[in-house]
Amino acid sequence: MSGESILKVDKLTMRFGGIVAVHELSFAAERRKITALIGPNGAGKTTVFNCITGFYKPSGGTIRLTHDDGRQIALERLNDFRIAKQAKVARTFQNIRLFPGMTALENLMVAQHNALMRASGFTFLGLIGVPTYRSAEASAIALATEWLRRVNLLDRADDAAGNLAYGDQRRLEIARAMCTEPALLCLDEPAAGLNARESAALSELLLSIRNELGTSILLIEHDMSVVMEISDHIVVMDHGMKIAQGSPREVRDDPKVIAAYLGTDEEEAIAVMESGS
Ligand SMILES: Nc1ncnc2c1ncn2[C@@H]1O[C@H](COP(=O)(O)OP(=O)(O)OP(=O)(O)O)[C@@H](O)[C@H]1O
Repeated sequence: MSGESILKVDKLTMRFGGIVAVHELSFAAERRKITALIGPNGAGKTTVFNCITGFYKPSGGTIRLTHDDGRQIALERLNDFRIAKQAKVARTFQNIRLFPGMTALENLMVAQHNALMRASGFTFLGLIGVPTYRSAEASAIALATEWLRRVNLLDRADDAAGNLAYGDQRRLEIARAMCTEPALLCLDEPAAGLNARESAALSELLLSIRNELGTSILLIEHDMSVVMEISDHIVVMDHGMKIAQGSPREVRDDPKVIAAYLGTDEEEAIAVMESGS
């Protein structure tokens, strides 16, 4: 990788009692690129995500996020709320966490709650009367509508999120994260449970987020067709450590990577090896 990094993880370690889930892991994610974190089950990927997004406090190491203006933020010192708000890091989860009883549009409006509250001056009078609130509300609706269009759900705006097809819910979750206008978008297995057509739509969406909006993306994914198609850089973990990194081609041809996958799940090993053929 030669470009400028948005995220630098240095010697990250996470212990749970006697278990070392992540051991002195270092890697960087480039600005306006898609970086994938892959590895067999239990390699430590989600733990890394939880450290980056403030759900866990790391046992050791540093995580630096650098904004466009050069401002650096030490993520390991902040909680999840501050990481989302100040550092502008958004994430999705392995299991979908939409508000199922709210409409698709409402889910995207809730994501903009912070901006709307700021515009209200945090007062009830602000909510009902102040023009700045009304203009912020109009902007929030415009942004939500734009994202519904981008994820092809404009005609489902008023449907409960819980009634959408699984693949639609996955894309709505990404839209919700994007409505916070993040500097870094972290996606934990966004293709899990998707069929081939839905996976292709997901790849297209993530490429458009990178290409058209320039958002940096960090991705955990088991679906090798998605990983190999869209990633600019891949970091491979096994047993809490980095065992390889590079372009999709470099990683696919790396014997250490093939051995790590062969050691655990035959289907995944075959997927890694066949992904480029
Ligand atoms: N809260 C926790 N308490 C104790 N051990 C944990 C905790 N979270 C993760 N671990 C352990 O840390 C190791 C790494 O788990 P992690 O979920 O990060 O792996 P992963 O690569 O994301 O796996 P998968 O691909 O299956 O989601 C595993 O041995 C797991 O059991």
